[in-house]
Amino acid sequence: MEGVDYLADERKKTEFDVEEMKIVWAGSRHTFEVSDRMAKLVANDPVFRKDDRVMLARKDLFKNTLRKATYAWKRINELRLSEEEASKLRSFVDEPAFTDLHWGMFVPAIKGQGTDEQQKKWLPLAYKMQIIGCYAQTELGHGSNVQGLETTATFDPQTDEFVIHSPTLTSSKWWPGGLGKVSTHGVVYARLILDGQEHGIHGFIVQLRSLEDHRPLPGITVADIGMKFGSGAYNTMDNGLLRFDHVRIPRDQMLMRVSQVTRDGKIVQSDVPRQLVYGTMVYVRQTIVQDASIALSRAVCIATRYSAVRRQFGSSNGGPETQVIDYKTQQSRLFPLLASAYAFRFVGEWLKWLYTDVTQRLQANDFSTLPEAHACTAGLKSLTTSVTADGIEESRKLCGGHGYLASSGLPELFAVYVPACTYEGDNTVLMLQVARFLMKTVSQLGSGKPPVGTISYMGRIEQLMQCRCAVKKAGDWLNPNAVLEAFEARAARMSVSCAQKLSKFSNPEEGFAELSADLVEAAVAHCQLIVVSKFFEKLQQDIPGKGVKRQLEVLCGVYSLHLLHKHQGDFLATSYITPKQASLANDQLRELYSQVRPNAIALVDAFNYTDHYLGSILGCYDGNVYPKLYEAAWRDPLNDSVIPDGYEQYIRPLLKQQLRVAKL
Ligand SMILES: CC(C)(COP(=O)(O)OP(=O)(O)OC[C@H]1O[C@@H](n2cnc3c(N)ncnc32)[C@H](O)[C@@H]1OP(=O)(O)O)[C@@H](O)C(=O)NCCC(=O)NCCSC(=O)CCCC(=O)O
Ligand SMILES: Cc1cc2nc3c(=O)[nH]c(=O)nc-3n(C[C@H](O)[C@H](O)[C@H](O)COP(=O)(O)OP(=O)(O)OC[C@H]3O[C@@H](n4cnc5c(N)ncnc54)[C@H](O)[C@@H]3O)c2cc1C
Repeated sequence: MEGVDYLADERKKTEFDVEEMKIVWAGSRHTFEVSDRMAKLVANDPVFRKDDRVMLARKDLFKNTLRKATYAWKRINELRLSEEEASKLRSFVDEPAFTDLHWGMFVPAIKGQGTDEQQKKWLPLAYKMQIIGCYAQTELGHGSNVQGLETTATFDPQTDEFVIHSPTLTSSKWWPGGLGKVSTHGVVYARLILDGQEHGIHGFIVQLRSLEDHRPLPGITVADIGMKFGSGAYNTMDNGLLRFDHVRIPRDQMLMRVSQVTRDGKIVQSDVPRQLVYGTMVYVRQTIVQDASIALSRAVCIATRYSAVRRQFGSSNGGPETQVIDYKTQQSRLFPLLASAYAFRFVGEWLKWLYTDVTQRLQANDFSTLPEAHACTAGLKSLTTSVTADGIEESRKLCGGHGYLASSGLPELFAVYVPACTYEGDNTVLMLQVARFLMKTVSQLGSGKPPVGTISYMGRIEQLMQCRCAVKKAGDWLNPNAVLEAFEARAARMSVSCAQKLSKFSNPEEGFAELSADLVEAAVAHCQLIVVSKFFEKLQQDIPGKGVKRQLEVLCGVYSLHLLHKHQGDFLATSYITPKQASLANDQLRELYSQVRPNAIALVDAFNYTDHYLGSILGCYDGNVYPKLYEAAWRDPLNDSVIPDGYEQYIRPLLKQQLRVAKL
C-alpha cells in the first residue's frame, strides 16, 4: 500500500490548480468535457478491455479488433454521438483498426479531392459505413517517391472507363491499412494515361470487394501483408497488398477536383494547384502532430508516476530509500520529455488552426499559404514523431527493468508508435521538403517579397546574421526574447550557411544531394524554432487558474533550454553564443528541474488519462504498483499450471540425461 500513500503525498506538493491545467491541456472546457466523458465510457465497458491483447495470436487479435470496432459503431449510433464524440471514443478504444483509415484518410481524400457531385455520391455511403474505405497509395517498390508509383489508370474512350492495372510486381499496392481483410473500396493512386500520354498521379475510387459476400471483385488480388513489429501492437491492423488485372471503373470515379478527364479523353486542369492531389497527406500529418503529444504524454505519465513510486539507494538509519525521481539524472531525462509533451500539444493546436486557415483560403482560391502549410506539416510531423518515438523508449528505460514488462504498457506503446516515423512520409524525406522550402526562401530574400508566417524571421536576416547573445547571468535565459533570438539566429545562420555552400555547385540538385545531411539539420533547427515560438505565443494568452501559467512558463523554459543544451554545438558553431553563455543556460535548466519536481505528478495528472487508457501497471493513478505487478504475474497463462506443458516431453528427459551423466 506504500505506493498509494506515496502519490497522495506527491499530490499534496502541487503548486497549481490541476483542474484548470486539465482545461489548458484539452484545449477548451468543452473538449475536456467531451474527452472525459468518452474516456470513462470506454474505460467502464468490459468489451473494450485490452490487457489481454499481447497474449492473442494474430487471428484472434484481428477478430477481437473487428468485434470492438463493430461494438464501438453500435454504441456511437445508440448514443447518437456527434462526430467529435465518436472520434474521441474511437481514440480511447486505443487499438489501431481499419476504421482509422476509413475515417482518417478515405473520407478526407474524397472530401479534399472529390468534386461536389462525387462528394454527394460517396460521402453518405462512407458516413453510414455502408462502404468501408482505405487509402491505397504506397506500392511494394515505391513509397516515399509518389511520382514513381507504377499502377496505371488508362482511359478507354470506347467504354468511358478507366482501366486500373498493376504492370509489375513492384507496382503491387503494399501497406494500406484496412486493405488486407476489410475494405470494400479504396482511393487508389495511379498514373493517369490518356491516349498513350502520361499525366501524373491521381486518385481513383475503386471497389475492391463485393458488398454481397466480401469476395474480391474480378481482376483484384488482395491479402494481408503479414505480422509486424511487436506483439499485439499494430498487428490489430490489416495492412494489405493489392494487385489489379485490368480492372475497369467508370470515368466519374477519378477524383476530379484538381484535374478533370472529359468524355472524349482530354484533361482539363482546374485553378487548383496540382499539389492538392497530396492534400490528404497534409491533413493527416497535421493530425499526427496532435497524436504525438498524446503518445508522448502517455509514456511520460507512466514514467513520472513510477519514478515517484520507485526507490533506490540513499537510505539512512533504516529509513526509506530515495525516490528515483529525485535524482538529477532522472530529472534531466524525464522533465524535457514532459515539457516536450506540452510543447507538442500547443504546436499541434496551432497547426490545426493553420490547416483550417489554409483550407478556407483554398476554398476562396487563395493558394498563397499552401507551401508554408506543407513545410510546417511535413517538418513538425517529422520532428514530433522522432522525439516521441525516442521519448517512449527513454521512458521505458526510466522505468528500469519493470519497464520491459508488457504490463508496463510501454513496449506496446512503442511498437504501435514507431511506424509514425515512417508512415505519412519518412521523417528524413519530409525534413528534406522543409529544407527545400528554406533554401527557396533564402534565395528569394531581397527580391522585394518579404517572408511571412513561420519564416518571417528570415526578413530580419541581416540583423540575425550579426547579433550576439546578450545573456550575462543564468536568469537572463528566462527572458523569452533572449531565447527566441537564439533560436532564430541559429536557424537563420544554418540555412544561410547551407545556401552559401549550395551556390558553389553548378548543378543545384547535385548540391542538394551532397549537402542533404546538413540541410536536414538546418530544417530541424527551423522546426524547433517553430515549436519554441508557439509555446511562447501560448504563454501570451490569458491563462486562468492559480499557478497554471507559472508552471507553463517553467515547462517552456525546460523545453527551450534543454534543446539549447542538447544542440549547443549548433549555437556555438554559428557564433551566436559563447561557451560561458551555453554553460549559464545549463545552470538555469538545472534550476528549472527543481521547480518542476514538486509539481511533476500533478503535471501528468493534468493529462486526465484513465487507468484503462494508460494500460500500465507502472503508471496507475494510485501508484499501487507492486501488488498489481505481483497479481499480474499470476495471470500469465504460463502460470496456469505449476508444471509447464512440455515438462514430460523436454525437461524431464533432459534432467534424466544429466542424472545419468552425473552417475558416470
Ligand atoms: C516527398 C514528396 C513530397 C515529393 O514530392 P514530388 O512531387 O515528387 O517532388 P517535389 O519536387 O519535392 O515537390 C513538388 C512541389 O510540390 C510541393 N509539395 C510536395 N508535397 C506537397 C504537399 N503535400 N502539399 C503541398 N505541396 C506539396 C513541393 O513543395 C514542391 O513545390 P515547389 O515546386 O517547390 O513549389 C512526395 O513524394 C511525398 O509526399 N512522399 C511521401 C509519401 C507519403 O507520405 N505517403 C503516405 C502514404 S499514406 C500513409 O502512410 C498512411 C498511414 C496512416 C496511419 O496508419 O495512420
Ligand atoms: C504501419 C504503416 C502503415 C502504413 N499505412 C499506409 C496506408 O494506409 N496507405 C499507404 O498508401 N501507405 C501506407 N504506409 C506506407 C508508408 O507511407 C511508407 O512506408 C512511407 O511513406 C515511407 O516510404 P518507403 O516505405 O518507400 O520508405 P523508403 O523511401 O524506401 O525509405 C527507406 C530509407 O530511404 C531513405 N530515403 C528515401 N528517399 C530518400 C531521399 N530522397 N533522400 C534521402 N533519403 C531517402 C529514407 O529516409 C529511409 O531511411 C504505411 C506504412 C507503415 C509502416
